[in-house]
Amino acid sequence: MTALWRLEALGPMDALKAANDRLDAMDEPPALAWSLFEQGEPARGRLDVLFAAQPKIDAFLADIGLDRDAVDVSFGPLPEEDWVRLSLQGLAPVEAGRFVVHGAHDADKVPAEKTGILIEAGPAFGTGHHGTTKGCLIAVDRLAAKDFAPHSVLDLGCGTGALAIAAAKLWPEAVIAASDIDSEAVLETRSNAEKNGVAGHLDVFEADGFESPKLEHARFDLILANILAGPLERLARQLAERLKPGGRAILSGLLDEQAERVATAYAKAGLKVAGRESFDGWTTLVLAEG
Ligand SMILES: C[S@@+](CC[C@H](N)C(=O)[O-])C[C@H]1O[C@@H](n2cnc3c(N)ncnc32)[C@H](O)[C@@H]1O
Repeated sequence: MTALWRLEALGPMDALKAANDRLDAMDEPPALAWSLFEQGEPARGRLDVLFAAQPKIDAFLADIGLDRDAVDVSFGPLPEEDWVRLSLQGLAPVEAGRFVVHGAHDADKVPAEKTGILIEAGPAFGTGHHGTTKGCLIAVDRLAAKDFAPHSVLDLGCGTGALAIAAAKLWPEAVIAASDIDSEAVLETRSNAEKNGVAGHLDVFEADGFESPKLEHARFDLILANILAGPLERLARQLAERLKPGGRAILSGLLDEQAERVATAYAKAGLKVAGRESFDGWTTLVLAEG
């Protein structure tokens, strides 16, 4: 058993991003693992850092260029756990509509009538435990139940690839593109697609929004975008332009109270709300041409 120490810093996204970049650039980082999350508006973030032994916090913050006055820092030991056992065990399977997202050790727990999506817990987002991934999977399942059968699908912000893999399993004839701004997520989606036997159906590539030659002129029957309210609002016009007539967009990453604002931005781009889900305070919107 190893005691781990955890530091959580909340504050402006640009300051935390610079700290995260410094950690990434270190040859011998003092931390065991770290991840950066964007939260709410305006762009605020959370940097989560794990240490194998108790660090000197002020020295660590100075090393990564974080000013204590600019961020809220909380720090303390994590409860003692058998981390090796936990990591081997992975995350508990999650059911979402006809899908069960599970780790390698739980493949036998997927009921015969369900569709398993094998995702190993890793650095990218999307194990199915989050209300946004769950909302998207359920929205995808509902579309399929209504005989919606897209020929082309885009998973923008694919993370682990859970949504693209779900689409590939539901619609094996469809051509599926999966993109992410984060190169690690691209690698994870490729690896997960391989493990799920759908690698041949997916074109996975790095892109910030629609900034890619692969997305410039492409049009899709279904666009899945589980990113955040701010980027989704900014991408409204471009996303609407890339939807084929009769197509659907599934948007998530919106706190419930942000949903109307995002719906209004998409209404201006010609898409209306055709369905919605909400889990754990996160809304998923299904949009169609208005
Ligand atoms: C909330 S996760 C969603 C992952 C997965 N699609 C799911 O539903 O579980 C958001 C993902 O979007 C990516 N992302 C954020 N902004 C992006 C952008 N402007 N363009 C492409 N990907 C972006 C992040 O790197 C992250 O992997």
